[in-house]
Amino acid sequence: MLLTAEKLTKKFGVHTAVDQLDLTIKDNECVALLGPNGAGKTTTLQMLAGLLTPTSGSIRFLGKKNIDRRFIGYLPQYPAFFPWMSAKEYLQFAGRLSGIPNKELQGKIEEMLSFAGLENARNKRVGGFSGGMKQRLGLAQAMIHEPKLLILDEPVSALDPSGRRDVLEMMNELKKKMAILFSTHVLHDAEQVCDEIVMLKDGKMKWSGNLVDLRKMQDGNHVVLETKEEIGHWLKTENYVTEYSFSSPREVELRLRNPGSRNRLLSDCMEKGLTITHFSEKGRTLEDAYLELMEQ
Ligand SMILES: Nc1ncnc2c1ncn2[C@@H]1O[C@H](COP(=O)(O)OP(=O)(O)OP(=O)(O)O)[C@@H](O)[C@H]1O
Repeated sequence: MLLTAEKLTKKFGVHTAVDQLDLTIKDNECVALLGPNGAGKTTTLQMLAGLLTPTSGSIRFLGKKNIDRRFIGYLPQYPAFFPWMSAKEYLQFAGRLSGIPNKELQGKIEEMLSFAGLENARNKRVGGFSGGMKQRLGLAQAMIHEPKLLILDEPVSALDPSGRRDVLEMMNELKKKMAILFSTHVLHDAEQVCDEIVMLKDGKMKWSGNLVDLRKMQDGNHVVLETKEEIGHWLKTENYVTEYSFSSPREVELRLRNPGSRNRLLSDCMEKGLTITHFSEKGRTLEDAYLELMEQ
């Protein structure tokens, strides 16, 4: 295991921001910390990055109790850039801070500028960069020293759709080389890149598992069927239909007994000479499953 946190807790005065959180990250795993504003995501990430001392609980990183920051890359939610620096100077600064030897640094900077798509902006001042460019530079800064774990706090939340896509694509590339832990309040962003999801609310873990597990919580047994001809009343005798209601003689909403019932329904329709013009799921979406878990 790359990182194991047990009963991680952080209190600010009487307020418990993170409450007995257990979390594990394997090598090259991408984990999304998903939760609404104030859930405790930033506080958790800062503790795991070694920037904030937990009130109680333990963290083991690379088998040791002390977090070795050389192996961690961190991108804060609101990175503080020096606006007068150029992209190249900024990476030079970040690379020196991470202790990259001078003879390797120039090569690394070129590699990062190209990875972040900022070759043409290398000598431009960061102050004039768009939000997307800044975020790509921030990501380049966080990974210049090839950490084993990259911690990203809401890396795409402030970006427009194209900036979002660029950063998510970079993350998809990076996860081949290192573990990534990132926070977001958008399930869709988590779905794009991560393997594991940890849902957090009021500092507590609400649910954790992978996307396959979460998808299982969608309700695929609630379907809508529309046909060219009138459907008729044979559905009431089929034991794979548990409920149904007609919105018109040609359209019916059904609750099926299990996912296998779909095939039976469709083949029965064909047998009865019905032409299917529409068939879709009307169940819970992934977003519904997420919201339901959060409200529990
Ligand atoms: N330094 C601090 N002092 C006091 N309270 C704090 C401090 N930092 C965070 N908190 C509180 O702890 C809770 C969790 O905050 P945190 O920033 O970790 O949440 P978050 O999930 O990252 O939220 P957001 O998405 O809004 O950034 C909030 O109620 C916040 O007000």
